[in-house]
Amino acid sequence: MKIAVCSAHPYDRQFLQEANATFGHELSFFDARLNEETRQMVAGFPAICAFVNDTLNEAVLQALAQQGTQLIALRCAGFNNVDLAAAARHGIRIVRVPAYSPHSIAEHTLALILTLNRKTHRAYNRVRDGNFSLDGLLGFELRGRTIGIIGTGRIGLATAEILRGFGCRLLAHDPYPNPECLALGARYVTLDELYRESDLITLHCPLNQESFHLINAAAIGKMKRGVTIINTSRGAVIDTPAVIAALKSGRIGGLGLDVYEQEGDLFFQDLSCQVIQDDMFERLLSFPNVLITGHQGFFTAEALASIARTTLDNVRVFEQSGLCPNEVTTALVR
Ligand SMILES: NC(=O)c1ccc[n+]([C@@H]2O[C@H](COP(=O)([O-])OP(=O)(O)OC[C@H]3O[C@@H](n4cnc5c(N)ncnc54)[C@H](O)[C@@H]3O)[C@@H](O)[C@H]2O)c1
Repeated sequence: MKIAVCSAHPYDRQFLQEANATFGHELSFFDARLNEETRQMVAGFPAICAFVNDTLNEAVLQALAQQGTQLIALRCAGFNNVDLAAAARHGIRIVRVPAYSPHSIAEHTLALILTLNRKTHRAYNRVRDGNFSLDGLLGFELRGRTIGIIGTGRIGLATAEILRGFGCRLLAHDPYPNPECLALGARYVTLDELYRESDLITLHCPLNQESFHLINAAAIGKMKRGVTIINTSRGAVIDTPAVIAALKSGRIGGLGLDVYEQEGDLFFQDLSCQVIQDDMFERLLSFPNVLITGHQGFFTAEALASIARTTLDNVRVFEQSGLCPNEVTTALVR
């Protein structure tokens, strides 16, 4: 099938081309993101391969349908950037990669936790500068700490497995408790109890109506003073101004982010020679106890190979049968 790959980086080309050796699709790569201004570049492609910051709203989907697109193959798990109702109205089917390597994101979550806690990023710079002072590098032991996990699907569970190995006490919150998480010894509690008890809270729920700005001033007000918050899910699960206020007051003692609500204007590009216009993002960067990575939780060789295989297979199955094993519909939003 003819597939337009949007937001294509060198690593996307590499892994999709390698996987395509066994599928034989006709791949065309576009560096640009898909949005209302760029939609014409993919005119005539029956399938479009999109990523997290491509815009798939009503206007874009309507235009794509008119241009002949039948299928959008997301090369990611999250689908909050797609207006699913509009896709259905315009007869465009959406498929995704529901599970590639939850361990990639779980392990990155641990990288954020350990770096933030033991301040290895700051120590690295100090030691290179001949500064061997330990002042300001004090951490805490994870063993025996209470960790609150919000969202215990694939990534939340993989994170729980690792944290259990560290000897943490696990609290969990999810409208659908996961038996495997229970088997690890996690206790499902209300959000209020999780906020009250947790030394560290890690977010692994999708972005939906219930989780939008879940971590806001009211929620933070219920947390332990000095709590650490880690977000590798989606940026808008956190209300950034509320978190900035809590960092300033010391209510939040550490913040590790792999995602950011306005990341669409920043991430996946080199802006190192430009003036960043996002003042909220710059304020976050100014805190010594904030660590931000640019949505790289998924970025392992294993995950990229698996994403490429599943994406191309989703298109193959659609082309051959019109069925989509990994189809996303409004029924999936819970
Ligand atoms: N940083 C990255 O690179 C990266 C990569 C992949 C996925 N993600 C994010 O991680 C999220 C989780 O991925 P997954 O594969 O574990 O998904 P999943 O569907 O396996 O699990 C999500 C879990 O969250 C629960 N949930 C839904 N709404 C909730 C709420 N309001 N409060 C608490 N729990 C809620 C669901 O019941 C489910 O158990 C994705 O939606 C995506 O946003 C990030």
